[in-house]
Amino acid sequence: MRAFPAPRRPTVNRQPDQLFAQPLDQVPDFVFNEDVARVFPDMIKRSVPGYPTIVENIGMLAGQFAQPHSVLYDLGSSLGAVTQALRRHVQLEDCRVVAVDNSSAMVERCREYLHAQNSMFQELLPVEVIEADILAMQFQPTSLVALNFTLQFIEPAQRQPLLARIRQALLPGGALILSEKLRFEDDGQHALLTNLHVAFKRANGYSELEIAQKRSAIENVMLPDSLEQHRERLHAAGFSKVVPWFQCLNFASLVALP
Ligand SMILES: C[S@@+](CC[C@H](N)C(=O)[O-])C[C@H]1O[C@@H](n2cnc3c(N)ncnc32)[C@H](O)[C@@H]1O
Ligand SMILES: O=C(O)C(=O)C[C@]1(C(=O)O)C=C[C@@H](O)C=C1
Repeated sequence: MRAFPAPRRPTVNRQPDQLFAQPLDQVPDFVFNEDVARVFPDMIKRSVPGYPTIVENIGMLAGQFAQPHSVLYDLGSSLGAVTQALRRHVQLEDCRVVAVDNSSAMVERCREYLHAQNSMFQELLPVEVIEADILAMQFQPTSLVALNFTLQFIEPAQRQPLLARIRQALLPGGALILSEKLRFEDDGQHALLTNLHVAFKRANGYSELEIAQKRSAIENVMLPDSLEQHRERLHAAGFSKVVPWFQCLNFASLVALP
């Protein structure tokens, strides 16, 4: 029998997230490195309640706001799940998707996933995957920007300037879709939804150790805001309307209009 060379890595990733399964002497800060990129589809699905629904519906929402002759941005694209949804839902003349991430491990794998999508479907929007810091890049005129669980990783002082630059690039009739983990100003509400999120992770097979070590890893690098803070900041950045369209436990997604 002829032996075919093994592919360098499977295009469709089914590797389970076991990054925090063994006790660590010291839990390092969470980074989007190769280890995380390898297990990311499993990690995010088991960690973010409603993630598949949010991603698919960002595609549907984009269908309502996207305009011909414009760019659609997926900022903090990781493996390009949102980019793929945008390409499944939007078919417009002279439109393209620009996916941006500053993790080289994510960008490399994102390109492989999109290559696989290209080979499975025809007439998809063209896509460009850029390795860059979204805080340092210049945005082109855009009808749709997705920040899907990215803003929470941006240094708090940089969040409003970033949103203001996105607002300035947005065309009339366009939209920003912002998904985030939420903090709650009412202590009782915060405790309830945080405990339910832990129950969600447990139900998805994470052990108490994995949950605790992941919490230590992200607590200094991922700083969630409250819905009230998001509203205020988006208005201060120049958005005229902010509408939550999805919430599952302590994770939500908003549409912000210019
Ligand atoms: C939670 S993940 C986003 C998930 C992804 N949007 C999805 O829907 O699957 C956050 C991503 O933001 C990226 N990121 C964080 N800060 C960034 C920055 N300043 N510039 C570009 N990407 C950034 C990280 O590398 C990571 O891939
Ligand atoms: O809050 C948590 O415990 C999470 O794991 C959430 C979260 C996120 O919201 O982006 C954090 C890091 C990983 O990227 C995947 C999920």
